[in-house]
Amino acid sequence: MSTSDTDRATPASDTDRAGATPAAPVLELDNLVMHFGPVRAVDGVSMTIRRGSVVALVGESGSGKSTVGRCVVRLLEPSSGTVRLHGADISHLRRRALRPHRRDVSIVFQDPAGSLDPRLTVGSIVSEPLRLLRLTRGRTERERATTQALERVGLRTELADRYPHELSGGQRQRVSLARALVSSPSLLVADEPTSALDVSVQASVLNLLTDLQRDLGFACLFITHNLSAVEYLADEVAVVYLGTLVEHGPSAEIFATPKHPYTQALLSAAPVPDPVRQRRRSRVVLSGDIPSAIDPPSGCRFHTRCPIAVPMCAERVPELREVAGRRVACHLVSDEDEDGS
Ligand SMILES: Nc1ncnc2c1ncn2[C@@H]1O[C@H](COP(=O)(O)OP(=O)(O)OP(=O)(O)O)[C@@H](O)[C@H]1O
Repeated sequence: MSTSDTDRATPASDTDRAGATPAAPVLELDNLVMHFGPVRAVDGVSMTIRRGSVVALVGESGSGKSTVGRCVVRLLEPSSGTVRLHGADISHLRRRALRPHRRDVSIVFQDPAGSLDPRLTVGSIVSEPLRLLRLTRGRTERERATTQALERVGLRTELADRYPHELSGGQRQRVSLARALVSSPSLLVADEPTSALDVSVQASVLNLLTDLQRDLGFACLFITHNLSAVEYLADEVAVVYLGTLVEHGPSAEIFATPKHPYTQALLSAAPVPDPVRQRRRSRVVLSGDIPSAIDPPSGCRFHTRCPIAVPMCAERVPELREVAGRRVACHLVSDEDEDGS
């Protein structure tokens, strides 16, 4: 490619999706570790999320997904490792030093009823970040931004005077989204944003999130235990098991040919609309529960439940290596393994 091609002004999203020039990193995690006393919730996670891209963080309950999300938005201070936002190390910043970064990263939680202050009106909830982060000048500007944020998530502006308990679950989650996006963050952490909602409204909230992401172009760390929900939403999938990454790469490749036995197991448990793919897919059934994060298994943490484990798996920790266009941590996936067999 010539220099002039590289320099040509192309809309960021086109360039990013075509993979011509990698977009700038928004978030970089480098060997992130979060221990709660003896509980090794997150044990060395490294990944990059680039501008405008959606990365799904998947894995069973207790694998450390929410803990990663909370470290990213600095609700938690990591035990070690680094969290970089637009290149700035925010891992250990204190309240005041964090403030300039707060507008850049937001989080939406699973349970909107628990995460919205019941004493505040919808309008105050949505406008609070503008006030706290001093992003608007004066009340009129704040009200205009709040109205716009409510309209963007499909809520009537009259709802601004209501309280959270007067709204439905779906409406409350829309309020959470409006609040999270009112500061125009470049990264949104969505922690199981639909799993506490009625099945009937889950799809509409997921569609809204997808539309907002496309329109506003923020990067997204989408935390979920439901792999099938992310196939069309995520550009990349990162699979965690007991606090470590086992596979990470482009969604299309991971869904077509999952390499790690744990990814294969998660995928074989998820229904696929395409019967041909469903038949081709290897069936791996997970037995037992995820082991305790207090005393994780030696070697490969997955070896106690892995259907293809060999003695070496209990002894040596597998490195996260580049294989077939993604990163995989498994001794038994070979470098030549390109066909998904
Ligand atoms: N504040 C805390 N104190 C002690 N242990 C914690 C704390 N928060 C999380 N843990 C433990 O850390 C581990 C990872 O929890 P985490 O909530 O991050 O997992 P998860 O993959 O998000 O699960 P879920 O899908 O159930 O939310 C679990 O063993 C959990 O019990």
